[in-house]
Amino acid sequence: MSASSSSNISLDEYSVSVQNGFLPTEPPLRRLPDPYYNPWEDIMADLPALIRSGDIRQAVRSLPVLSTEKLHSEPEWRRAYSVLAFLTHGYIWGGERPENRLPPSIACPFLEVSSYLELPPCATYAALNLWNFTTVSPGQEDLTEPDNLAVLNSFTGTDDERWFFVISIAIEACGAKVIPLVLNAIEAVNLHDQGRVTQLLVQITECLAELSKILERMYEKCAPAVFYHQIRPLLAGSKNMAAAGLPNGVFYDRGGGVGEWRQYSGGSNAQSSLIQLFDIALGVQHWASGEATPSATSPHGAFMMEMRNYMPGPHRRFLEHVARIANIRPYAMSLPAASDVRKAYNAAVMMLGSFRDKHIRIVSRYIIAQARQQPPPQQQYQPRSNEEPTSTSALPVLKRLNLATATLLSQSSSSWSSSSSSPSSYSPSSSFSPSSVSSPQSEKSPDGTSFSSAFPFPSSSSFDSASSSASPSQDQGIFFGTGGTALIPFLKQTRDETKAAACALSGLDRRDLFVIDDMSGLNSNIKFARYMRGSLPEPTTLQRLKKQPIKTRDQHSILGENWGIYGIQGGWKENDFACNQAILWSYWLGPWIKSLVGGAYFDPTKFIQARLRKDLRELVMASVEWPPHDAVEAATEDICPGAPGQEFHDPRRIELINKLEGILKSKTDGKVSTTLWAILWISDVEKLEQFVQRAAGLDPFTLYAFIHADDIEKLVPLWTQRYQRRSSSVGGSAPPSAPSSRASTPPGGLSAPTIPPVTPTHNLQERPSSPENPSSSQHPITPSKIARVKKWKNAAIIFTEQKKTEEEACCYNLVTLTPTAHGFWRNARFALKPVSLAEERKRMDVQFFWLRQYYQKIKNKEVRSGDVITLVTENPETHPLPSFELLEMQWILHRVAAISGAVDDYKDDGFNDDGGGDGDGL
Ligand code: HEM
Ligand SMILES: N[C@@H](CC(=O)c1ccccc1NC=O)C(=O)O
Repeated sequence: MSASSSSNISLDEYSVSVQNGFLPTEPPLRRLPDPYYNPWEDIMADLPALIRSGDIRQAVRSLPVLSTEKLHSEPEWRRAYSVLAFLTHGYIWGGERPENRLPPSIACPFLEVSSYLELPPCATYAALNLWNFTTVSPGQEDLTEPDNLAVLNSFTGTDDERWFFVISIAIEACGAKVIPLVLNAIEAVNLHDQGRVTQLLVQITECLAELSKILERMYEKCAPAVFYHQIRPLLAGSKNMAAAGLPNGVFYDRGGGVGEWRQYSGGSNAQSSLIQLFDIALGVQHWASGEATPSATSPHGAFMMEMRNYMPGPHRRFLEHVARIANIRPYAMSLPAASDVRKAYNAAVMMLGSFRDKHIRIVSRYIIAQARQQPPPQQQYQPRSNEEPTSTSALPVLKRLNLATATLLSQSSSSWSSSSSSPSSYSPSSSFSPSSVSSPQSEKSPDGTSFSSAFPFPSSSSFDSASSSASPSQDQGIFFGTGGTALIPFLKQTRDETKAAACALSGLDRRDLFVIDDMSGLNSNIKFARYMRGSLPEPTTLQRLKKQPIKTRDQHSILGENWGIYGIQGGWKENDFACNQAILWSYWLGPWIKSLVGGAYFDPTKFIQARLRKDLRELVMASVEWPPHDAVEAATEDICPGAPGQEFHDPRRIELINKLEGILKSKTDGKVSTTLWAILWISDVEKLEQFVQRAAGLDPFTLYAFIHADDIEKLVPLWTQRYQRRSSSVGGSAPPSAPSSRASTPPGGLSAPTIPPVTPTHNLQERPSSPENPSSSQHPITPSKIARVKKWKNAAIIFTEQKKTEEEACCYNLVTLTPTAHGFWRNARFALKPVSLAEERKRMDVQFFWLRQYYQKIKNKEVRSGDVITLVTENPETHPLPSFELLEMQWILHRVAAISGAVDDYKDDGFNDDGGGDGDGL
């Protein structure tokens, strides 16, 4: 399968090749062929010396304003772009203080060239890396070996700088092979070829491992001090650079009094299409905004998205294309956790995470550690005589003001911010129009970072470890990357977001719960498909499905995000995943979808047709509303009202338990099982009171029998083991025919969220109370009041044609969980507390609680303790919400399971459930 055939795309069209990836196939030009451009080339050749001597600005100012008309081939435009980018940054940063006006001799041609190449007029990764390399000697053309590579343009002429750039170039060259791997894997998913998908994922992982090796070679020949003090200042952009002396960005002077202020991010590997390709292919979603203190308005993943605008137009479009067809993650998640595909997928994602770990270590050494050391003397900045240091504290004698010295400056002066106005807030723009340039605001910048806080000096703790817990608060400092991000927090978040995609590990995000977005959608669909294969729905059910009104995004998205069960319709327009979902849906649902949509289902390209879209939307029955998360830390079990664990602080309960302890100690050995212990702590307090009273009146023998009754010991195994018995008739999938009004709910996640198959546990059934004969009665230690248990029983037991007796009856009402969420659920890692049911059973609030501190923090998208999730249905008859009563029962039993620790006997957080298995619900 060739790369181009795999998805019918022409890589050429995207300026991408199987051979070189995002590097050009033709070697970059060493010089513009037309001597007309000699003035540029001559300065370029001498740039390091001109910067060193301080003559660069004069040299640039003396340049004529050259036309771009003599640029012909693509390589010529690229060469011009790279040269002008170097001259621009040399001009801006190549003096004691940055220069904020770019003369027409550079501004005019640079604006034209960059607009032709669909790039911003600054030193992007394309200018510095992609189009700035050559091989050293004719025999050694392997671009994946950094030793074979040299750069064409350089700011410093040092070998450190060469190395800094060529490491990325070698990574690009080595990563080229991933392009066909990704495209072929996408195709293999479409063909449902699990073996091939696995094989390709393994190859992607191997490729990532090779890239990591090259990355680590950075240490070989690029000295951190040289990078930090000599190279990095020249890479800085004009955005967020108030501290370094560019409060308003740079004025691009077109001559004749015309021009405009612009602010651009500096160079960064975040502008590499290769690394973003991995994210896209593997379905890694980034939420990091890049800002130090993300505001409610900062779009998720803003920085990475913004960086796409710093990539050459065709590369940007290539990524957009791959994002549209990407399907690997949802496919992997649709398969059992133990499947080869899923394992290979997780391995790939973790390898990408490990690449990012290594990168964080590099950043720690090359930036953070350097910033903490004393600067070499020649880097010190001496304020000019006409400059008024605004702080009374003594300033060090500094020579230069730039990205390196700005960090140091802030250490000793707390108020440079008031002399240099702050930058405009980080404001991602979707085009190359300059970011809005706010009028100088000396007190406070819009992003709240004054100079001093933007570049503080870290006080302690080593950053020199990917796992270090460096954070602004701990280290009293936020560093900024040349790209403008809050550096360490940003990189860590990006790394964590990567690893979180391997969701069999230890995280749960909103996508994992009740979701028809990626994996859960598939999961439900598989179930649905299995069911459908057995028996197609009657026409009436179909009609009901089709009639179900579809809500608009706004109607049911508090967040403006669509991580709900309505993933398909909500995310359709803006979420490429949704399209892929739909494509995969079509495979799973096969004939039935075909009957709905008329044959288009097997053709992914035709799949995105309005008609089909509409039909698919109509499959979505209910919605889930998520609460917004602000930047405030997640509520913990301790502080969240109504959270589990609050019982531990209830004085009445404590008193009763103390009393009971006294009774037990006086009459028995005083020991209780962990299950009973858990029950006592979470039981209805009235029930507890009753029990303590009874215990006080019982003789030691009967009391002992009570305490160690089988019923208690069986409670958790019975509750949790129902998952293990899923394949049995009771715990199985929804019944194939509709036994009651509820049965018209289609099975699986295509319906309103429903609750699980429940085998009514006999030990919870209400029985005549007879303390003298505990084994034949409702056990007095049953955690809840009798009336409540009655309600549960009524809600749980559904009699069907096949199952006429109470013992055989079952509840087929399911809440669909993803495999990940199901793994968490099965191990009692979280519980859902039913909070309220309103509007004629059309809306239900349930509150999510972690039962342990057991999740990764991923800002904004994680499921947090205390989250109130609203389940909504249009029609409670045909598509009922989960049973409030049963959720209540589960809430109690699940906490008993968690608190008792007994569930750990079944511990397998490896999520080796069968993913799409029957009864894969709560
Ligand atoms: C001394 C070497 C390097 C340093 C100091 C460094 C520093 C940084 C910093 C500070 C950022 C945050 C963006 C910003 O605000 O600028 C960043 C982003 C990034 N860097 Fe590097 N970098 C180095 C080399 C590399 C290399 C060789 C790669 C190769 C692929 C790389 C890949 C990335 C990527 C992909 C991002 C975007 C964030 C992400 O995807 O996780 N960096 N880098
Ligand atoms: N963002 C980095 C600089 C950086 O990594 C970089 C800058 C320009 C071109 C390429 C870069 N990265 C790796 O080659 C920094 O803040 O120092």
